[in-house]
Amino acid sequence: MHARTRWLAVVRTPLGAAALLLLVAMVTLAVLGPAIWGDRAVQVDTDAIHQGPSAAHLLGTDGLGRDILARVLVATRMSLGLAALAVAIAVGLGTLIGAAPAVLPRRLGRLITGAVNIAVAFPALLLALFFAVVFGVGTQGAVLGIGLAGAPSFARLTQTHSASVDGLDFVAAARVAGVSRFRILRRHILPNIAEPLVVNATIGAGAALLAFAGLSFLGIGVQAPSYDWGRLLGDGINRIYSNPAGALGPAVAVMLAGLAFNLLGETAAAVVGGRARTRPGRAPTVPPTAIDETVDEAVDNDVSDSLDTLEDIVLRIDDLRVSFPAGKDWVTPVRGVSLTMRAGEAVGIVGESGSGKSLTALAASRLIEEPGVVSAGRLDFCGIPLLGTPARGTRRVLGRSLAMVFQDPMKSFNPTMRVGRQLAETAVEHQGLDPRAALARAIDRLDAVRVPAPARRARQYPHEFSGGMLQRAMIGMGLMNTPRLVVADEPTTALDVTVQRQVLRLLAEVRAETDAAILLISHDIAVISQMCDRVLVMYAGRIVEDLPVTELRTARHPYTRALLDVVPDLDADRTSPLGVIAGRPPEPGQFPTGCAFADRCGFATAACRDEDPQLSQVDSGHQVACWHPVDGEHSVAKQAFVPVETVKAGEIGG
Ligand SMILES: Nc1ncnc2c1ncn2[C@@H]1O[C@H](COP(=O)(O)OP(=O)(O)OP(=O)(O)O)[C@@H](O)[C@H]1O
Repeated sequence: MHARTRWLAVVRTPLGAAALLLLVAMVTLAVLGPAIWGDRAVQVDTDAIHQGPSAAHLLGTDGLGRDILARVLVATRMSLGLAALAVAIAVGLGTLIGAAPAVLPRRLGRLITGAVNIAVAFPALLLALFFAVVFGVGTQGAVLGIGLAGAPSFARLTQTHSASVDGLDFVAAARVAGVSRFRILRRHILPNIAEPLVVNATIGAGAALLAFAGLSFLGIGVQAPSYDWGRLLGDGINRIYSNPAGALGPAVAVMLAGLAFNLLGETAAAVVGGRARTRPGRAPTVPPTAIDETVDEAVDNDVSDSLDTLEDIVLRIDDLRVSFPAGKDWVTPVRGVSLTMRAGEAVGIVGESGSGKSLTALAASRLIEEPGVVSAGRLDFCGIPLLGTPARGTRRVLGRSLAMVFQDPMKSFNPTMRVGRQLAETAVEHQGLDPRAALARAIDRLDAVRVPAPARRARQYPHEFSGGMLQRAMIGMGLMNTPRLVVADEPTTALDVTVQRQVLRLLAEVRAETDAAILLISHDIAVISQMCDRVLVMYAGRIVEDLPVTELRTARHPYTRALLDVVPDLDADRTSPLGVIAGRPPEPGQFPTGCAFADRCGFATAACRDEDPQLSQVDSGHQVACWHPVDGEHSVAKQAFVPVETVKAGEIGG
């Protein structure tokens, strides 16, 4: 559901419609009330002091003989206006504070987060009273007091929602593309948290209204001769026994307005929340995007020089380790991965869930965030050492030369931005194109990846695309620049079989046309064998076999053989269950001293449990880490390994 549709859905509910009607009536009253009843509200009549309800004065009169009903109606403007002002301060300040940790240095960010956590622990009304007294008794003090008191909860809301959006793939995509933190916040994070902020601001307006009424009632809010509902309520309460209507009038007004804001906010929250539940995960692809303009000229030149003088090695990883803190200890889900990729080479990483495939790719894209720690003897991308160079120095090369395609295409795009604009953003920042030229290039790239009616599609939002088409658009985003490496992490898992094939074919085309290297991650060895020249088989954070695809039939590691065994073929008996590898891989914190596959391996001996075998050469370009490598040919079904046809030249380039 698009944002407008969702809000329409809110007002279509009986509760939402009633709340909106009530709110519209209140706002109309606030606008017109003073003009209609303004004179009557201030008209002093010494002959009609402290009267009860009558035909002339439906709610009676006050101590100066002024009509209480007229005053309640006129006070609508001040009551709603002050509440709106206080909420605007709370939302503005709260969003600013909540977003700050995303752009500030990490330590300062943590300090701010801690301060917000402490402030949230105080009751808002107590804070409002405190600030109101600090800023001085009166309207201004009350507005500032209530505004500041509301800010921590909006700051917390911004932090929480930013954190959840921050984990989505399109933000990772922007990050790897070198988009600055501030821009990511402004373009990708804030628009995606606007909805919960608006919903909470609506509810917050109701709370601010009540807080104002409370402060004015206590005499530290609006001061005479001004008046709001709280002041009128205070006056009315003093004479509640002689004229209860005088107190009831402003009380009902506060209640109705509070109800209108709260009901509208709550209904919206329910609908928006429902949406969140009904949208199961969106897709990610990380394209190369813009360059950070703050990159030093010197670093810039370094990178360009390196790009120019590069040989054909695109990625070189030696002894990569990725660790995360686990209680007082660390776990190391990736332990000692080495890999070299050359231009135009397609390498597949295959392995069960949790074997460390994605972490390896994320480390190569510099996307492992604290508290994760990446170490390696060498981690070079296009000749740039990623680990030794400050982040801003690597942004340009990653942004220009690395494209990423993730599993779920819906998560790869910012749902609040049109697809064409998201592609164009890359070219605006990276290639310095003006927005019009960048959009033209985006349309051209969409066309190149065979998105039909690209000009029209470019104007659409991600939710208007099918999964397969969005995945193609994501690959198109990678082609806005000239990628040297495309990392595709389970790019077809979320797609149906025919679309899978189209996407794989497109990746093969990209490779053929641009000479980009492809690092394809999959748990499906059949997919890898269709696309790649070389397969790396990962198990429990290590590469256990590295071999050319053409030699899969003579794979030597029992685990690789087991993976081949579970590939179904057309001759398989459909009545019998699909093959599985018995047992489970060990968790990262429980890797054994010996071979991690030993417990599931039919060939394991005591030696396997004592010492972990290292990768060693068994044939040209074929390494295996096993004490008892298997001999002989595997009877792999032919149809499982039909290569994806490559493309005609000239279709992708540009
Ligand atoms: N941020 C993290 N903190 C702690 N452990 C993590 C973190 N990210 C991943 N891991 C662990 O690292 C291991 C490897 O994760 P990774 O995502 O690389 O696996 P994978 O082989 O890509 O599997 P999948 O196919 O399920 O994505 C998993 O056991 C996972 O639980």
